[in-house]
Amino acid sequence: MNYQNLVNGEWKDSENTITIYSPINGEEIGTVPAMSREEVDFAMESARKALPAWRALSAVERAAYLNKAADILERDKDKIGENLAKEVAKGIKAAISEVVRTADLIRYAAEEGLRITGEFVNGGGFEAGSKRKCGVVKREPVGVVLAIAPFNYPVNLSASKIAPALIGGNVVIFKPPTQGSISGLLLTQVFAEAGIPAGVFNSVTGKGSEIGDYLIEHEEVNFINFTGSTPIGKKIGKLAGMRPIMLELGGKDAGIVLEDADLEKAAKDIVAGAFSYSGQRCTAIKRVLVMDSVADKLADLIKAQVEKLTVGDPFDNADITTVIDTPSADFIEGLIKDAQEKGAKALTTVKREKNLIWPVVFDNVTTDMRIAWEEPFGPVLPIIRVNSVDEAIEIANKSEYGLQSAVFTKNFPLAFEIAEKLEVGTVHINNKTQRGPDSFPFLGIKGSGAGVQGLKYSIESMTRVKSIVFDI
Ligand SMILES: NC(=O)C1=CN([C@@H]2O[C@H](COP(=O)(O)OP(=O)(O)OC[C@H]3O[C@@H](n4cnc5c(N)ncnc54)[C@H](OP(=O)(O)O)[C@@H]3O)[C@@H](O)[C@H]2O)C=CC1
Ligand SMILES: O=C(O)[C@H](O)COP(=O)(O)O
Repeated sequence: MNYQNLVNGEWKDSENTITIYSPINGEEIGTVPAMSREEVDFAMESARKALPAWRALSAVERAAYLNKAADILERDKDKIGENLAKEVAKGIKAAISEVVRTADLIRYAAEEGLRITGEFVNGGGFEAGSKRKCGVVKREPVGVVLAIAPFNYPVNLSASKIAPALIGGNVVIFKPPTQGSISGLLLTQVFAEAGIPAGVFNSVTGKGSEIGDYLIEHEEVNFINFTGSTPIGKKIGKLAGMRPIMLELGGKDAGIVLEDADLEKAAKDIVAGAFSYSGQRCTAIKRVLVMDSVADKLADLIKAQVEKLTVGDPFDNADITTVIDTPSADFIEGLIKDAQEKGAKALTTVKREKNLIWPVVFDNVTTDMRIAWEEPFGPVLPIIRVNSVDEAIEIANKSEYGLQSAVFTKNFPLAFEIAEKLEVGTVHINNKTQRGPDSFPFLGIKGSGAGVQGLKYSIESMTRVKSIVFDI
């Protein structure tokens, strides 16, 4: 099937197309347009023209469109989930859950948008002479939001930008990941069926390497909301100039396990956190830092859990499925080989068939190995043994990334102390690292991002304060 872009309320082809194949078996799924610069310009102009009428609507009116889109998405969860599973090799159950989670997220964004009310400020607080001043502080849309999503959640991480942008009164240019763009266009179809006015929501497909910079630098764009890899995020930061941005980038989340932890629970959480969707999550646990005294026991428990993981077809709900493409599989294999060469002990079978990589746990990983620092975005988990809490914190913080960490211990005051010292956006106590609940703030520091997501925070980020001051 040939999928089209929604631009100014119409479905449009482009002269060139990109064929999308399934990473599972190479099956052709469909084609998407490779938009030209002129077509991008037209989408931007359409968005700009649609802005005044959209922002003039009440939040309740905008919420009605979002709620309708959520209902349609939920109605179509099986169809969209099946495509998603095929397009990015995600287990079918998880793919359908992604769609349902997205419908919930859109509804919550609509509701949260109703609560953005602004405030009234009285004069006389800073200087006596301002007593007769008062200010109405309201929130206004930033304008045209460019939403760019990654392959691993092509529906959810698209909607988590689009819904808060729209409810805040912004118009959207949505660039889905190329591998994941059919899923993105199915989401676009949902908003079109919900009756979103022409120009308010526009999709633009094309390879990031070809149109990415053009989109980022486009003068019509007022806000860039990006999730993806750290190198592209850094580039966006440079190209954005004075425009506000939100970046959610890579991670190297640590699971820190102390001596008094419930090791069985820690092992289960770590394995679920590290290997779901074959480790292709920014919030996956990507290294274990364990106290040496309990490391043997934890390693055994982790190994036992990993041996239970199934490997194979997303439509059989295998835990481990083929990674997104061959360059990713090669990169992951490079990290595995480096660890093997430098003496790490593989606790599970090291095996690769095409782009299917069996889950690997390495024990005795040392800080000279690449796997100690680099993000595999694949099913590889290093265990690093440490001798003290301070050493665990030091290694955790040496990472270029700062997304999340997990601390496993029964000592809550100590957990709090460690959490305060970790240079990350979120610390989970006795649970795996994860983005949700979607109403919570979600952010990365250092190389993991800029700005804060989470539905309320996303709306706040994509609206700005305007003060209207009266002298009475
Ligand atoms: N912190 C977080 O919340 C998350 C972070 N990530 C991170 O994302 C990475 C994996 O996702 P992946 O999709 O491979 O990431 P990429 O950075 O390769 O791509 C992300 C998006 O950026 C687009 N893009 C590529 N080049 C440019 C450019 N020059 N300008 C603008 N956009 C561009 C891509 O388009 P195209 O597909 O056409 O190349 C895609 O839509 C991992 O590092 C992971 O940690 C992923 C999910 C969540
Ligand atoms: O892309 C990612 O990895 C997500 O932002 C993480 O979401 P999750 O923790 O809900 O899987």
